[in-house]
Amino acid sequence: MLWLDLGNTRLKYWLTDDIGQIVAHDAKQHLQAPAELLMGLTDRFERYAPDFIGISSVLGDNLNAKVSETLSRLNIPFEFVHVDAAHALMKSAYSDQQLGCDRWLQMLGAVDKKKRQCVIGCGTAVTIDLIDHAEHLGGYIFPSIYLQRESLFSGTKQITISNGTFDSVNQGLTTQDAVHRGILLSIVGAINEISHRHPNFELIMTGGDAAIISQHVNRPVRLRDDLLLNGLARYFDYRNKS
Ligand SMILES: Nc1ncnc2c1ncn2[C@@H]1O[C@H](COP(=O)(O)OP(=O)(O)O)[C@@H](O)[C@H]1O
Ligand SMILES: CC(C)(COP(=O)(O)O)[C@@H](O)C(=O)NCCC(=O)O
Ligand SMILES: [K+]
Repeated sequence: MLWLDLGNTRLKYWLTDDIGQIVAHDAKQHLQAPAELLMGLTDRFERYAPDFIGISSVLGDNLNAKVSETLSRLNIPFEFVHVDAAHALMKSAYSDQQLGCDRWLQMLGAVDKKKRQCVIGCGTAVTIDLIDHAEHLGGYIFPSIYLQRESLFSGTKQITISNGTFDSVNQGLTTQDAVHRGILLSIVGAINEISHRHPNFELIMTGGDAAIISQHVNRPVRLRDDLLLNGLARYFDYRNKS
């Protein structure tokens, strides 16, 4: 099987074998042109010769249509995931017309009906969702550290483009440090507050910036880079059985 995750910044793909082991994997920035990027990958995908392609996309109907057009040339069946708030593996009160597909799949990939879980996705947006024994209680959406930095660069005169690193939440003594540490604290502080309000929820983090952020969280965090893939596999596996 081939699995695709079209996020707002990167296209990720995984090729898995009959027992679900990852045989090939990559992540590439798509610069808002995922269909063009896929075009460059078609030779590779043809060689992989998967019998099915399962897709998670948060890119909207127009880009999804272009992606479909590109994938049609492969002559391999493919399908986009549709969020189902009444799914047997996890119920949600969130509007399933609105809930992001990647957010939902990450939860589906993590959900355990014996646990209380807080699933944190650290991509272009940071999402924090609470799940109580397989019931999604809702969540929060924040701009990522990079989006926050861009908004400061573009919305102020004296904060100019710089390439500092997000490595501390202590107060800064230069503009560059104050910006990077302030932004990191806004996300780390929110996670610590939410974990304080929900002390018995297991913290699970995934996505491109999970490692940077998790270091400053004051409770143990489970880092899992397989959540979305696991959610895709569970979704299609469940559908094929029912
Ligand atoms: N302006 C930027 N500069 C450097 N890296 C960035 C920038 N914007 C995004 N990234 C990186 O892109 C990655 C996006 O993570 P990912 O989980 O793939 O998100 P998405 O699913 O939204 O595409 C992160 O690792 C982040 O560090
Ligand atoms: C919240 C998101 C932007 C996260 O996307 P990502 O950072 O993975 O690119 C995406 O899941 C989305 O567009 N969601 C729709 C809004 C919602 O979940 O309510
Ligand atoms: K994502």
